[in-house]
Amino acid sequence: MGNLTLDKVCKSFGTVDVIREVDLAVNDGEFCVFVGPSGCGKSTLLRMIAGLEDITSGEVKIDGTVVNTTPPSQREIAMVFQSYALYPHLNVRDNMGLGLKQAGQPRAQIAQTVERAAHMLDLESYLNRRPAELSGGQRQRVAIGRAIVRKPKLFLFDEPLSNLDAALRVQTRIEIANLHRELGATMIYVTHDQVEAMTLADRIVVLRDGRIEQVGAPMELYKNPANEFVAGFIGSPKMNFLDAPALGVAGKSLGIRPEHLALSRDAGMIEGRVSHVEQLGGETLIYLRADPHGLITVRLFGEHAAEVNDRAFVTPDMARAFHFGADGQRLSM
Ligand SMILES: Nc1ncnc2c1ncn2[C@@H]1O[C@H](COP(=O)(O)OP(=O)(O)OP(=O)(O)O)[C@@H](O)[C@H]1O
Repeated sequence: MGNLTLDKVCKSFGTVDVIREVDLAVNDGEFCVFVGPSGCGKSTLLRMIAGLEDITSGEVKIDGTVVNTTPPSQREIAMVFQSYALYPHLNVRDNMGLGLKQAGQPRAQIAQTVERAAHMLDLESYLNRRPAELSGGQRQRVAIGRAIVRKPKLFLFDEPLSNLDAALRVQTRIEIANLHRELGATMIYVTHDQVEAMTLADRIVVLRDGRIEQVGAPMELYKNPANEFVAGFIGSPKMNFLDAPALGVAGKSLGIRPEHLALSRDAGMIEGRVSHVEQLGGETLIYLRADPHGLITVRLFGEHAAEVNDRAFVTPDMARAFHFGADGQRLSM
């Protein structure tokens, strides 16, 4: 078991309110990802769940029990940070088993648990190495292994992959997804990375300024954002927000994703000039300057022969566009 409930949770540092009345229920076995701009309170909220930060008001419950004053070591949680914090003088086996040793578990049982975790994480051939003899990705897997062996009720991850290079990040992300499937454990994961959020989460929690803007399955947020903020935050490259009055459509802005714009040399709804082109191999991003809309991003599959300063037209697929009012809220159309 490992469900988590946040009930009107608040945190202030002095007079600054950093977390404001957050309500959230994370189900047993769920993978829940916190996203939001820098400084919105993701790490603070995670640290409050872990017990590393006091709760100003409200309640944090794990499996129905209020843990507000329970010390971190007794919350049955495991935390994995971006810095691995491994003991340099201990080998992988001892780093992974240390927590169990300190808890007084018999040696044979520790060995068995560590072997099983090492097998899951593909670390079997590294058990006798020290951290300095491992790559960054391997070290992060050891840190994850150390968390697994404790069989916690909740796994808390704070940007665990941000120190890894792109290829390792993909590999480790897939491993974390597999691990979640195998363990069926409850995981709460903070990230800046769109792809991690979209691919790992059962549900994404979008935070802004200490408040929850929207909670939902990744594709639910992508297809049905509640407001302009969530629409702009979920999806990469970011959604375009066009000037609705200039287009003669309802609302203040018309949200359209870069993949839902058609580009033409000859005709279309909006005329502009190509200001930049990014050929990414499998896709091409074209940035078009078009007043009064500003810079419009168009995403095309495959290669595209556009040149800077070319005149071009774009046309939104209106069936996939979103209308937002002056207050940023979605208008129902
Ligand atoms: N110990 C502290 N004292 C005062 N203010 C703090 C403290 N810790 C965090 N803050 C403030 O609380 C806010 C939330 O910080 P937090 O680290 O939770 O944000 P975050 O969303 O995790 O940001 P990032 O994505 O940049 O890591 C920030 O404005 C930060 O300056």
